[in-house]
Amino acid sequence: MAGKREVGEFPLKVTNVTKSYGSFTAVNDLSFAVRRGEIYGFLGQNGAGKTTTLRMIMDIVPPTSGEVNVLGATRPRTVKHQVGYLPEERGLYRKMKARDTIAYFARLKGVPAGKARARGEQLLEEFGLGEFSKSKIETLSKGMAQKVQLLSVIAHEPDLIILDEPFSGLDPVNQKVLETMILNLRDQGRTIVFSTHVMEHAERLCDRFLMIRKGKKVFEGTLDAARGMEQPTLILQTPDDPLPLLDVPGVVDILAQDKGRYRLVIEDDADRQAILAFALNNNIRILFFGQEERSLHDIFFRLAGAEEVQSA
Ligand SMILES: Nc1ncnc2c1ncn2[C@@H]1O[C@H](COP(=O)(O)OP(=O)(O)OP(=O)(O)O)[C@@H](O)[C@H]1O
Repeated sequence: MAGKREVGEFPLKVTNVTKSYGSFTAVNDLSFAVRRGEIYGFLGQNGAGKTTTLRMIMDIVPPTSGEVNVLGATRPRTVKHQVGYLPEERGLYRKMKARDTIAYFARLKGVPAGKARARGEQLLEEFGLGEFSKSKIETLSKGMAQKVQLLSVIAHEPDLIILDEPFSGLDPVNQKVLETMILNLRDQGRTIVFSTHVMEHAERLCDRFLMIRKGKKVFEGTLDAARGMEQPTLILQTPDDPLPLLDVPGVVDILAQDKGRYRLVIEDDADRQAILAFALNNNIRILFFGQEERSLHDIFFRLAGAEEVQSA
């Protein structure tokens, strides 16, 4: 196992990394840094370049140019044992028992045999698979096998955990279990990076996230920062015509939705009280009035270009 390195604030740094396959650029001059102890979401639609980037981080494919720094090492291969990595393609030895599978991966990462086996038992128990400890992988459901694989990734207690689409293939109950597991790992001081195209997981879990589109970064930061980039909107529900509200300073546009609901696009510093007062003074009856909290899903659609897929 490699000796301890000075990792500093960022256990993972990607600097100006590009990956080309022939004339196709899968990852294009990408830079980002993951802070110690955070949950970092890696978001992008299918084919955006998430897996390619994670494979470069894990030294499975070399970057065409640029630099990856993992736990202080510019040759990620040398610190592989200190990282837990769940690849996109899942696969376990079908004939191996669940406990032995976890122990096997822990041993590969330098954990002594006895401790590795105990860790296998303990993790299976902790995550509701205790009774399947001695079951062969081939007898487990797909979701259960995936859970075993996830436990194999964390069995050697790595500081940096990288999970490629960890939620795919899990039912909602086990997705929740995995969310809790990720939060617990963060609370223990681990750093977790996971890729997903399901915004709800990212919204609930991530301290910060990166959005990429066609291999390029379109956003890196917190959810609040992403929301701050959106023009604020108010939701108004009324049986009356709301268009006179366009006369109020700061109201930019009024978009009709369903059932008498309207979205009022406003300027950042628009006076919300003045808008409401104008409505009341002009006999626009208010059934609902409130600021819209943009979801990560909406932001993703705009930033990550998902509308292109929709209209394709
Ligand atoms: N070995 C390869 N040879 C040629 N093109 C590749 C290769 N690996 C990936 N690509 C291309 O690079 C692009 C990015 O793929 P990647 O798997 O990184 O996307 P992703 O964001 O992980 O998508 P998904 O969510 O579908 O897994 C895709 O267009 C893919 O076809």
